[in-house]
Amino acid sequence: MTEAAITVRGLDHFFGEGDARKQALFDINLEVARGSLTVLMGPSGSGKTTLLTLMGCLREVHAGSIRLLDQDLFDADETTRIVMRRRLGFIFQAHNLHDSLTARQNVVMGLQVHGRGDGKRHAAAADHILALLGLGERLDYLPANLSGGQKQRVAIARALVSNPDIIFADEPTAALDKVSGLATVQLFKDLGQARRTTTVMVTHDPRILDLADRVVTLQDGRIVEDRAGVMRDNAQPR
Ligand SMILES: Nc1ncnc2c1ncn2[C@@H]1O[C@H](COP(=O)(O)OP(=O)(O)OP(=O)(O)O)[C@@H](O)[C@H]1O
Repeated sequence: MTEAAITVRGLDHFFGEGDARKQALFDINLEVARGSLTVLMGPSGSGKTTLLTLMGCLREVHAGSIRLLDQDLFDADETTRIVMRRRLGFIFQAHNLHDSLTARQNVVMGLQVHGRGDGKRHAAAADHILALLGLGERLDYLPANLSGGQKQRVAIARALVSNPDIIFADEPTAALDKVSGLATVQLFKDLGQARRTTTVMVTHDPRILDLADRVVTLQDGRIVEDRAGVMRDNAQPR
């Protein structure tokens, strides 16, 4: 049997209180295989980001259960969630780079929050991942001197540099041209093969679908379609 990195069972989610209370997710059930690349699709407001942030320990689970890397998130205290978050990598559209830090320094920050290793090793790891993302010539550039797509790739490098077990990405390729977008998603796939890194990605980008192991479509807070992607090699157990 394929090992699951994420298991979601009977998940509901609500926003607001009293009369303003609104249900955003309805009875979500999902099992994500370790090392796989899963794409979440669906119209605006269908609940993709809500589901992604719940799975990423960024919101409290109220009803139903989420198991992440063998840890149950229901009723998990903040300390448990913080420890779990260190094993995850996040990539969001608003890349939140520090304006006063170079590309390399921004990526090194992704390691320092984990409090591991020394400065030289951090810099070498940052340089390596930036080079993989095609930014080897931009290590010492400040964000102001990088294009939108380059900034997005620095944010991707910062999320990947700590070797997360799971990557949660919200529209990671939106600011990228076709070649960089496909190269980035291919990198997620390669990490799935080499390190069994699991990726869950929200996207509206049809170019990505051929690379996905699985495509899950949400509508009005419910999963309405769950199908295998074109290439499935990553999802195989080792
Ligand atoms: N903080 C919040 N407070 C109240 N309602 C919210 C909040 N966040 C999301 N919602 C509502 O929950 C539903 C799902 O939103 P969500 O952002 O998860 O959708 P989405 O599929 O990611 O949309 P998009 O593609 O536009 O990002 C929407 O009806 C939205 O208005």
